[in-house]
Amino acid sequence: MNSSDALDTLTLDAKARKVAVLGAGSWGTTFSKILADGGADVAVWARRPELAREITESNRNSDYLPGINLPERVTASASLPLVLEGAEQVFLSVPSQSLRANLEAVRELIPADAIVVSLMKGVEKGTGLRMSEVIEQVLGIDADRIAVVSGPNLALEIAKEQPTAAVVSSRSLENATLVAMTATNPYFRSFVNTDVIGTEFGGVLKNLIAVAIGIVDGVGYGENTKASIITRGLVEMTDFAVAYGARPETLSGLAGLGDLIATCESSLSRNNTAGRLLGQGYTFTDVVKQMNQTAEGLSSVGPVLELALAKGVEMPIVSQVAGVLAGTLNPRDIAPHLTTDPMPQGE
Ligand SMILES: NC(=O)C1=CN([C@@H]2O[C@H](COP(=O)(O)OP(=O)(O)OC[C@H]3O[C@@H](n4cnc5c(N)ncnc54)[C@H](O)[C@@H]3O)[C@@H](O)[C@H]2O)C=CC1
Ligand SMILES: O=C(CO)COP(=O)(O)O
Repeated sequence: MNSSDALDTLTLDAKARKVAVLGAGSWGTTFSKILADGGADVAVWARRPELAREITESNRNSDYLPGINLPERVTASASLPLVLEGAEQVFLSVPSQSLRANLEAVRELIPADAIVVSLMKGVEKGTGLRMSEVIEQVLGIDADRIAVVSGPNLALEIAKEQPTAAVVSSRSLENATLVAMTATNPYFRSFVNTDVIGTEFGGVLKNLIAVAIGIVDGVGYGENTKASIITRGLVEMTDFAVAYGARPETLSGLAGLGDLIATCESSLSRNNTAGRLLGQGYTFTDVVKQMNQTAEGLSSVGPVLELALAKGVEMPIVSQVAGVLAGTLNPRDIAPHLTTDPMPQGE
C-alpha cells in the first residue's frame, strides 16, 4: 500500500489511545489536556515527583496553569519507563536547549513504532539544528516517524478551552494525520502539512519578532511601529525559511502569520514579556532572572543569525533584537531599523 492509499483507509478509529508527553511545563501540561479531551489516555513525565503527584492526585498543575482542572485521563510520573510504556505517540515539550540530553535518557525507552512529536519552538545552540533534526540525530529514527506541532497556541488560553487551531507537520502525511486526529477535540483543531522546515522555523522566528514587539512596547511606541515590525518581520521570517527549503505559503499559515499575530499581541507570551522588560531598560541578565518560564527567543537569536549569515539572508529586525540583548543597541533605536540599506527598498 503506498502512503496515499494508506491515507484513504484512515478512519477516526486510528486515533492513538495511549500517548506520552515529556515535560510538565505550561505547554506540555496544556497539550496533555488537549490529547485527553480528544479521547487518549495521557501519561506525562514531570521531572519533580511532587509535581507528578499534584497532577495525578489533584488534577492540577498550579505552578504553570493556575485555576485549570486537568482531565482524569491525564496522569503523571517522574519515571520515564512508566510513562513511555506502550505509548503510540510521544510528545516532547522541554526547553529546546535541553532536548538532546533528555532524548539521550529516553533513547532505549521509546516504543519501536511510536511517532515522536516535537511541540517545541527553538533551534539548538552550537549546531543550529531544528528540534526534529535533533530528534532524528539522537534517536536515529526515520524522519517519517517524526512530526512537529506549531501554531497560535498560547497555553493558558487553550487550557481555558478557547477555540484554537494548530498545524501538525511530518514528511509522512499519514503520520501527520494520525497525530492531528489524536490532537483534535471540541476546542482544538489540528490541520496537517508536510512542510516540516517551514512549520518549525515559523515557530522559532515569530518568537524573535515577538521580542522586538515587546521591546518597542516597553519603550512606549504605538501601533504603527508594531504593525511595521510585524509586517516586515513576516518578510524576514519568510526569506529565512524559504532559503532553508520551506514553502512560502507555510509562513502565511497558522505556523507563521497565525502564531506571529498571537505572540505579538499577547501579554501571555513570554517572548513578548521578555522584550517588554528589555524595552523598559532591564538588562538581559535581569530579564533572564525575572523569567520563570521558557522564552525560547532569547536562546535562538544567536543560532538564527548564524544560519541567516550562512545563506546570505538579511534579518535587520532580528539583528536589532540581538543588539538590544547584547546591550549594544538602545531599545529606543530599534524601530527605524527595518532595513539595513539607507536607500529606499522595494517592499
Ligand atoms: N507555553 C506555551 O504557550 C507554548 C510553548 N511552546 C513551546 O513548548 C516548549 C516548552 O515550553 P513551555 O512548556 O512553555 O515551558 P515552561 O517553562 O512552562 O516548562 C518547561 C518544562 O520543562 C522542564 N525543564 C526545564 N529544564 C529542563 C531540563 N533541562 N530537562 C527537562 N525538563 C526541563 C521544566 O521543569 C518545565 O516543566 C518551548 O519550546 C516553547 O516554545 C509551544 C507552544 C505554546
Ligand atoms: O508559542 C507560543 C504561542 O504560540 C507561546 O509563546 P511564548 O513562548 O512567547 O509564550
